[in-house]
Amino acid sequence: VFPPELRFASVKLFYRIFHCFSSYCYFDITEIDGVNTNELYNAVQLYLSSSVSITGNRLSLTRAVNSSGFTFGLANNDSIVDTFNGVNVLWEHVVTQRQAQTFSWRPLPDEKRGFTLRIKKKDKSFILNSYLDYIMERASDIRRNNQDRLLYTNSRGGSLDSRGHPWESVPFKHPSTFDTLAMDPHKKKEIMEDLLDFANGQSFYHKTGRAWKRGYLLYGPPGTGKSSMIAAMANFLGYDIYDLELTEVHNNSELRKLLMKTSSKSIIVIEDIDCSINLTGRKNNNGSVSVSASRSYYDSEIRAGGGCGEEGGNNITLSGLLNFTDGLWSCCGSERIFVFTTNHIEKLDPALLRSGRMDMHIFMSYCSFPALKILLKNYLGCEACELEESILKQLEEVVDVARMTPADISEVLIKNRRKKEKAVEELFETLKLRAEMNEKSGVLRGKNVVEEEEEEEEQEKRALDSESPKQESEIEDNCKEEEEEKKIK
Ligand SMILES: Nc1ncnc2c1ncn2[C@@H]1O[C@H](COP(=O)(O)OP(=O)(O)OP(=O)(O)O)[C@@H](O)[C@H]1O
Ligand SMILES: [Mg+2]
Repeated sequence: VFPPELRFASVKLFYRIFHCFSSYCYFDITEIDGVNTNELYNAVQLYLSSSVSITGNRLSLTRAVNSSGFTFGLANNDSIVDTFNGVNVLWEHVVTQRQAQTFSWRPLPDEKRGFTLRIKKKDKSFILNSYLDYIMERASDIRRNNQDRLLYTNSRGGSLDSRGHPWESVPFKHPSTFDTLAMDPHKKKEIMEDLLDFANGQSFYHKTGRAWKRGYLLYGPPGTGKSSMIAAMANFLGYDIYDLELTEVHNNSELRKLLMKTSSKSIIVIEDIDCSINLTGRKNNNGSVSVSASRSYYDSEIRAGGGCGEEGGNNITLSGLLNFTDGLWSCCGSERIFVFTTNHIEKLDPALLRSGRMDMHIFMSYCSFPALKILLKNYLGCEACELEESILKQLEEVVDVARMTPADISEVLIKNRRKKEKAVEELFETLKLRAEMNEKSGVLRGKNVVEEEEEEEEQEKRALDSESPKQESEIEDNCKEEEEEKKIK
């Protein structure tokens, strides 16, 4: 009846009149709120997908790549009734095609999605006060109990996908737990208690005026379980992991954007931070505080892989990284854990290590006797008490001096896992050989790890700088030692 130009206005007028007399009110919960993802949308989706609350006849059924389970959802433009404390509400999943001419700085998804909540006007305050909070809580419980944590990566650099996300995710299925982690049980207990205190400490953090976040620095030689510890933390708390590849981030604002797009209840990880960027030189040539790409390891990667370095525009500054971990922007979400790992703690800037940024420094050491007992139990299925006391004593005597990493020890055990006696015997022989070698080479003569590593580096430099006969012989000695080590392995 109406001419096209009046059609839109008349429909709007009709709805206005209709809503005035209707006893219902409506709330639109869109997937994307301006530029940000709407957390409430995700929570509602999860809440409705839990099989208990789903009673609809038409459901969407999905299974993500590598996921272990199916996910139910409301089919497009379908609706469902939910009951909360005796109050009925209606949820509708509204999916419409985005208009082609919509202008945006970044690509938007083809579809506009959202949920519409219909409630009675008289229930409005009750629903707004309690129901939505209940949904948020239920959704986080469902996520926590869900086996599939997510592992996010920023391998695309800072560029956004069609939904405005800079992160790509895959289901996180690392089986490492605190039970499988070989380390001193007291230290393990301390870390677990600290994590629980953090997860349950919302009111404490609020009361003390601190951002609800905590930083852990895991340091130690390669193969001592730093990455395994991160996986164990995520599995213990049920958190997602954001594995931040710093070398892919071009500048501080990109770093900030990545941080803004992380969700709460997550662990933000920067592995091998000393290799990603050089944190030793706080001042560069022009005097500004900046972090340049590390010469030795990283530059070679830039050339090989065409990543971003100084030449490729990697301008993350130390202050950017410091703000990322404990600055105004670091608290733009809540309940987040920062974990940095490094093999060389001495290379890190003290500002990065201070409490508030890295609250707990955890040294992942070579395998100790208590850790060895855990490995024996996990790999061979035998408790320490099942082994002969004399063998246990022998193992205890050599394990500290041998300075083998849990990774090396587990390799010996994996090889012989079907024959317990042989495995223990071979392990003892390996430990003994290593211990003898260490004693011979003076590794244990009162030197700490840092001194040793500095000495090693110094030696390497000298060997490279000049080719004096004395240093050649040193190199030969090193080669012999390496060969011996290889044989033992
Ligand atoms: N403390 C440990 N407990 C149990 N397994 C361990 C432990 N440390 C190492 N491993 C085993 O050794 C392998 C390497 O461990 P992981 O990757 O956690 O070491 P890392 O300290 O992160 O090494 P890097 O410094 O090279 O990254 C894993 O497969 C893991 O199973
Ligand atoms: Mg690692």
